[in-house]
Amino acid sequence: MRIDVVTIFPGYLAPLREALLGRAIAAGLIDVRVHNLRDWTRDVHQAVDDAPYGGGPGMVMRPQVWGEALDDVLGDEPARLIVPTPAGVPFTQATARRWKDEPRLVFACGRYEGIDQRVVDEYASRMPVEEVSIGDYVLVGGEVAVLVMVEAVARLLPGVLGNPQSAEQDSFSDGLLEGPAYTRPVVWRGREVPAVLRSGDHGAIARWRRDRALERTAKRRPDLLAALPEDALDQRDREF
Ligand SMILES: CN1CCC[C@H](Cn2ccc3ccc(-c4n[nH]c(N)c4C#N)cc32)C1
Repeated sequence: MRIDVVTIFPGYLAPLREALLGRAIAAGLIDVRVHNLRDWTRDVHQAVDDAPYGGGPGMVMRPQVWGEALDDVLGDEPARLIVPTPAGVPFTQATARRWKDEPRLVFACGRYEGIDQRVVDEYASRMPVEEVSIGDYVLVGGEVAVLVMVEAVARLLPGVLGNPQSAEQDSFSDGLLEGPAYTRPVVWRGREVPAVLRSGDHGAIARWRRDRALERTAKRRPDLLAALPEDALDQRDREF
C-alpha cells in the first residue's frame, strides 16, 4: 500500500517512522510519502488560508493551493482521498478493514477551520473521497487523525504485525470489547491472576474470556451489544 499525506506540518507525521510502522516502511510493506502543502504556494508568504466567506471565526484553507498539490500528488494513479474532519463519518475498525485492501490512500490534512469545501467536491467528482472523523471531540488539525487511521489500517496489512492472530482477535473484530489481560507474576501486590487462566482448560479459558468481554461491553459500550447481529449472542451471552 502507498500512503500519501499532504500537510502544512510534515513533522507531525514523524511518528509514522517509529517502531512497528517504521519497520514495516523500511521493509517496503508500506510506502509512506509526506508532502508539505506550502511547496505548492506561489507567494512570498506561502499563504494557505484566507478569511471565510459569510464571516465567522478563524480562517479557511484556500482551494487553489490544495488543487495544485492534490493534482500533483495524485497524478494518474488510482487512489482514495481521505479528508479528516470533526464533521466526518466515524472512522471505525470496519473502516480500517475496508481500507486495508486499497492500493493507495491519500490523506489531506486540514488546519484552521478546515479546507474550502470545493476541494472535496472537485475530487469527489472523479475519485472516491471520504470525509471521516476519529471521534466526537475537536482537534486543531487533521494530522493526529491521520496518525490514528494509518496505524489502524497498517497493522492489518500482511507482515506488519509480528503475530497476525492479534489483528484477527482485535477488539471489535467480534463486535465486543476485549476483556482483561494478565501476565507474570501470578500475584502482584496481593492481587492474583484469575485461576481459570492458569488452569490449562482451554474451553473454560475461552468461555471466561468471552464472559469478561461481554460484561465489559455491556457496561462500557451497550451500543455495541445492541448493534450485534441477532445470532451473535446465545442465550447465556444475553445474561450480561
Ligand atoms: C473549531 N474548528 C472546528 C472545525 C475544525 C477545526 C480544526 N481542524 C481543522 C482541520 C481539521 C481536521 C480534523 C479535525 C478533527 N477534530 N476532531 C476530530 N475527530 C477530527 C478528525 N478527524 C479538526 C480539524 C477547529
